[in-house]
Amino acid sequence: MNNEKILDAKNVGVQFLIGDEYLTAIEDVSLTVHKNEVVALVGESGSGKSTFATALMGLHNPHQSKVTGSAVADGTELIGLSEKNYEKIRGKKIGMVFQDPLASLNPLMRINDQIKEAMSVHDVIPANEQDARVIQLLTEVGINNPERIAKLYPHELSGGMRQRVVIALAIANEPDLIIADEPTTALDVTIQAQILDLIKDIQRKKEAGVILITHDLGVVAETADTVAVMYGGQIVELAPVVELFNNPKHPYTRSLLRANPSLDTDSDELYVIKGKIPSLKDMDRNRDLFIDRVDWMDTEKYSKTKPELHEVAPNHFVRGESWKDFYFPEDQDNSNESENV
Ligand SMILES: Nc1ncnc2c1ncn2[C@@H]1O[C@H](COP(=O)(O)OP(=O)(O)OP(=O)(O)O)[C@@H](O)[C@H]1O
Repeated sequence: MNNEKILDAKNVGVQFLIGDEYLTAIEDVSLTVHKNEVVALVGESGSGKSTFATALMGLHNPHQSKVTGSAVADGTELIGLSEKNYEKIRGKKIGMVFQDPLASLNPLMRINDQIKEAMSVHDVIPANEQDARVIQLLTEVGINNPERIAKLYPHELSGGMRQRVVIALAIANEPDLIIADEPTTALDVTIQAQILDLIKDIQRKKEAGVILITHDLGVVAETADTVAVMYGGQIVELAPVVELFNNPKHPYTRSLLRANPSLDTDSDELYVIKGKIPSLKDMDRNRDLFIDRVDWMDTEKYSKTKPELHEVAPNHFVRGESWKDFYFPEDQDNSNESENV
């Protein structure tokens, strides 16, 4: 990672028109991505990860949603950009890899033509170099016999091969930022690791910034430099990956770690969370959204104020007065143990 900012998002909010009212899906999402940095966005389904990514890409229907805040990529403010100007950004400054490779590819076009079309939109690669560039890209994403594959249609490829093609499309114009939204979820387990390795490999070679959306903390541990944990449309914890795994402050982060036995083998009743994430309509955004799900917290004392992010260690932020200074009982136990040694 270096200090050059590829993306600087501040207080991004998205509201969707549902029935006759606008409901907040994400709010106050601030995130910086540097050159050569992988930032993982994690959280359960409905926490707002994709809504944030699609807001950056300008993919929300302006008649059905309101997008607020600021997101600057390479000197361009993305929020509020016209569709015409967005077309110059998508695929050129920002490449995107979605969960389902088949949905990202045109079933009626050969691979060669799809990648060339993506290049033609942006005039980055001259027409007479595009055929060679297609072969080079397919080689870069680990496809053997690229000349043959370039002539095929998407349905003639396996899921893993298709996702490699989608990655080739995403990097065709050498974007500085790649957004990968659950890029391996739809693939066989054996292929998932290969695709992640590929994304990481390409990110290093291109020194790109990557936003990796995933619900899999194993993927985060292996791939990310920085982790943003989302709950109820807010970032509730943000930290460098090692810090987050070693010193999680928010009980939601702890519960995610607990839910992944390969990462954390201690079992502790404290982190069994009750209930489920409220619907957008039922969220009271003037109080801590998570507190009601934790039996042992003094909700009366802490739930009154709208929670803000607090820096609890260098570059480690946690949302909410209640969690900022909270000393988890297990930490107490551990510290006693270490004192006794
Ligand atoms: N187009 C839409 N119209 C109305 N509500 C939406 C729309 N898109 C998302 N939402 C709502 O916004 C909230 C955040 O959803 P989002 O898809 O961003 O979550 P996510 O964390 O990406 O989940 P998943 O992992 O399932 O993709 C959810 O409550 C969802 O129902």
